[in-house]
Amino acid sequence: MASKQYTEEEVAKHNKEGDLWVVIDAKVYNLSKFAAMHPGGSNVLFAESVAGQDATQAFFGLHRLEVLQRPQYARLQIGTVAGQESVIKAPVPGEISRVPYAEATWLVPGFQSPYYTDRHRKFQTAVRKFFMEVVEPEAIRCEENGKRIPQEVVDKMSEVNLIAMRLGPGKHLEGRTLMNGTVEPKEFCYFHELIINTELARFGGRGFVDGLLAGAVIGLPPVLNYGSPELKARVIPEVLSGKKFLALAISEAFAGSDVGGIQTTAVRDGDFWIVTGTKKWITNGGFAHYFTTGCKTETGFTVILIERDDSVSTKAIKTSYSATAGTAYVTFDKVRVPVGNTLGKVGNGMSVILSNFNHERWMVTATALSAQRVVVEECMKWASQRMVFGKPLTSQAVIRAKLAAMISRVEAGQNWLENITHQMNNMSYAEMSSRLAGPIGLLKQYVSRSGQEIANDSTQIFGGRALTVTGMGKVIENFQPTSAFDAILAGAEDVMADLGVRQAMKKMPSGARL
Ligand code: HEM
Repeated sequence: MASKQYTEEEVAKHNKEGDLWVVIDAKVYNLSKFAAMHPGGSNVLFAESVAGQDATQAFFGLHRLEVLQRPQYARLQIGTVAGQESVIKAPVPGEISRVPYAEATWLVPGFQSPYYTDRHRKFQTAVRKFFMEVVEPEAIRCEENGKRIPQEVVDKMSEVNLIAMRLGPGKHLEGRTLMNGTVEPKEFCYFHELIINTELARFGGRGFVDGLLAGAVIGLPPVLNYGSPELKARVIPEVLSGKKFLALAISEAFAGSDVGGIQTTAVRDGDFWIVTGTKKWITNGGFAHYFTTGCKTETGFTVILIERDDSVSTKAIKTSYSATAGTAYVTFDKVRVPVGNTLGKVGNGMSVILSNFNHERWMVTATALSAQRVVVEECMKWASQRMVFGKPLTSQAVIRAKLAAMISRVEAGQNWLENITHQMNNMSYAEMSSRLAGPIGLLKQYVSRSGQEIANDSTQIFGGRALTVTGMGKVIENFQPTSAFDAILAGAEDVMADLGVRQAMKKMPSGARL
């Protein structure tokens, strides 16, 4: 039916109530019955410039392309216009966007990069395809209904070992087939991990990005690096196969992330710890089976892996992003935990937590930057398709100036991030700890500050549409309040800036003078 061809003159005859056709991008739609149900009202469809006419420009000034892809609307198409060709194409899974600055330069035809090889490119295509086909449809659903990531998506992620790869290069990848063999475990580097972080943040749904097992990314490394062989043998396979979930439980209502002030206590009772206390803002806590928990012990701060049982309860915390992240308030009520679950030495919890910070901050920076690039793409498209005073929005110098500022911030962040990623690939763990804490802190604060400026600029570009949860500005609406979270997670923006400068000051040569 949709292959039938009509002339413009034929379409023009169907221009009244009960008999209404329109053309959108060379496709003919019969809206005769739909008009009465149209969410934008029926009268707008009977306007002289719309009924029986080519309404492409009017349509894309008011709707996203995805509206026409929904099955209930796609079936309104009855044919095409003879002699015309459809030019507006939906993204194909795995494909690169051709919108300028919508992709990092290494993905843009004709540009070169010193960091990535053809193997990275192959991996990137496979990861993007996987996320677009398997994860994105669920991400959109979960953002709306607040439910956690469905188990079948987790299972598919674990089949290609995405959960393991999110922890970065290392021994935990040995013997695994990664992304159907597109990368060997030995070859897997921080650029592969950067690709994963970039792709998973491209859905425009911030809650889901954290829901996508971010808890394990930040909470499992202490088990990997400090757990006893028995604990590792049991917990790591369960978490990396997606059978069990894990969360990092450090912050408290009393103390925020000031670990010196935490009140959760662990008291020895023979071969057990008795843990009592509460934790707040725990990402994935609502559905976690394990909690990598910061506790006050007799000799200082100690990290203990707590397994959920009847004496552990979690309550969802309402946040300004979707409940799919599983953000929870956790209560430990005299939980009996085997002493074998201690991670690292008793009283040495600070180094257990600190050892993971560089990686966590780098990961938060990568996902934040990817979400910002999506916003740049949204603004580039919107500013080009939105007509004001008979011209596209891009004809306004003030809009172009905002786009210039947004693009520059994202490109600067990307180049800095790739440089640091290259250092991570070429430094030992000890070198990374001593040399990169400052630069990663500075990069993170730069990217999170940029995110808030991009949120403001994009809101100005989208106007009222940036305030509505559905429709044209939905990505901006989601980004606007959540961009500020990146300034808090894994180290507050101001603290990160200060850390960067303090680390630099330590390295000032004693003889440096003006
Ligand atoms: C196949 C044809 C069409 C379909 C399936 C369709 C569908 C929709 C849907 C689903 C919405 C709600 C958007 C949202 O909140 O996400 C909407 C809103 C709207 N539509 Fe359409 N529409 C069609 C054609 C048109 C045309 C040709 C016009 C031309 C004027 C139009 C004008 C509007 C307006 C003014 C709104 C309200 C927009 C807003 O609240 O920002 N629609 N339409």
